[in-house]
Amino acid sequence: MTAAPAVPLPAVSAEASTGHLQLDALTKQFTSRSGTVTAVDAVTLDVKPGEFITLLGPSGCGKTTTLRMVAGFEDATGGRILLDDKVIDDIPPQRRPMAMVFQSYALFPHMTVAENISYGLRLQKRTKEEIATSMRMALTSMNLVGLEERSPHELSGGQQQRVALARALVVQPKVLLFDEPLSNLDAKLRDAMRAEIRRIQKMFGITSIYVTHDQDEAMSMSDRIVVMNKGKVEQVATPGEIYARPASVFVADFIGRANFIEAVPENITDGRATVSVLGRQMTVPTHPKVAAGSVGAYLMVRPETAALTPVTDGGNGIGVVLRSTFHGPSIDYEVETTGGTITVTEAGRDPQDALSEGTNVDLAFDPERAYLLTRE
Ligand SMILES: Nc1ncnc2c1ncn2[C@@H]1O[C@H](COP(=O)(O)OP(=O)(O)OP(=O)(O)O)[C@@H](O)[C@H]1O
Repeated sequence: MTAAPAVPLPAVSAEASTGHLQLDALTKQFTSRSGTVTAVDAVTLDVKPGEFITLLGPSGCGKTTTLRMVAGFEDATGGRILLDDKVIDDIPPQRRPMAMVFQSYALFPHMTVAENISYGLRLQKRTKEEIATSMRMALTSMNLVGLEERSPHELSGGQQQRVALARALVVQPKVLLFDEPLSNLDAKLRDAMRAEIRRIQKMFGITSIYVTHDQDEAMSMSDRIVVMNKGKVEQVATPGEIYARPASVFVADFIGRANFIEAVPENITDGRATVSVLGRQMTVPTHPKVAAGSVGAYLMVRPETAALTPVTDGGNGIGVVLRSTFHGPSIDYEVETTGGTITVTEAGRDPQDALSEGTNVDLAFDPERAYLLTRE
């Protein structure tokens, strides 16, 4: 798919289409004969106008239920939802100024592209002229000109998803909701659509909540990510913060790859701890929850922040290469050390020069890019 050209848009003021969304201790319990499940557990979140927020987490952590409560498809059992400082809990879904884009596209199969896109406008009883102007804007901005009279089944998956996005945009919602919208597309198209969705969202400045279990998608698209686990929010932060300064072992493990090396912090001053790791003393940045002398602290070391050097002259290194795996742009090494097996990712080494299994190695990593945290 080629990216749609940036087109001048008719007067859609960002202010008019941008909402301030707040979730206040939002809770959902499902009760059935087999018991009660707390799907969403007191989630509090402040989504700024124009912000793109992603709910990320493993299957069953409560992402979709949260989104469905915001849309009004599901009633909360506790807490409140506010849009522009007004509680909207009692407003039915069709009267909330929001639009949702689904994984399944949810296009009307018997309607043309043009009819699908204009459906919401016709429901709103807009004039013919208004509908024509909004349609032109949506078709152009979503690169759909020429496909107006096609049926959904005559379109590719990517085109169908662009129609779904155009249909959501034309009604000028204050909040756009996305429920895993790219899961049905192949990897290459998914990449192109990520960029496309973000471009459109920024152009219109629409507050957006995006649900995915794909961490790469969340990292590449979001202003901020909400990492959820078992119905609760584990961390809300920018992609960079989440990656470099995860709030827990769960977050660090869920986002990217990480080694966790047990370490006992000796003293902590100004968010930095002295630790002894693999027989070496170092000072590392530390999560505020870690207390001096606490057991159960782990030093997170991302594989790409570590480097190996072979130990020649018969000396003892810090570990031994157990396995190497060639990935094209990089090589992963698993190294057995006294602190457990550590993965190191090296980019740029000629595969011919890959360290062989059994090589004695020294391991170095930048302490500033490591992070001391706890399991909770
Ligand atoms: N209608 C329902 N009745 C009972 N339990 C439900 C219902 N909908 C969801 N749940 C439960 O609530 C929890 C959260 O589900 P939810 O679909 O929100 O998770 P999710 O993070 O979106 O997962 P996935 O990525 O698999 O879609 C799960 O334990 C799920 O089984």
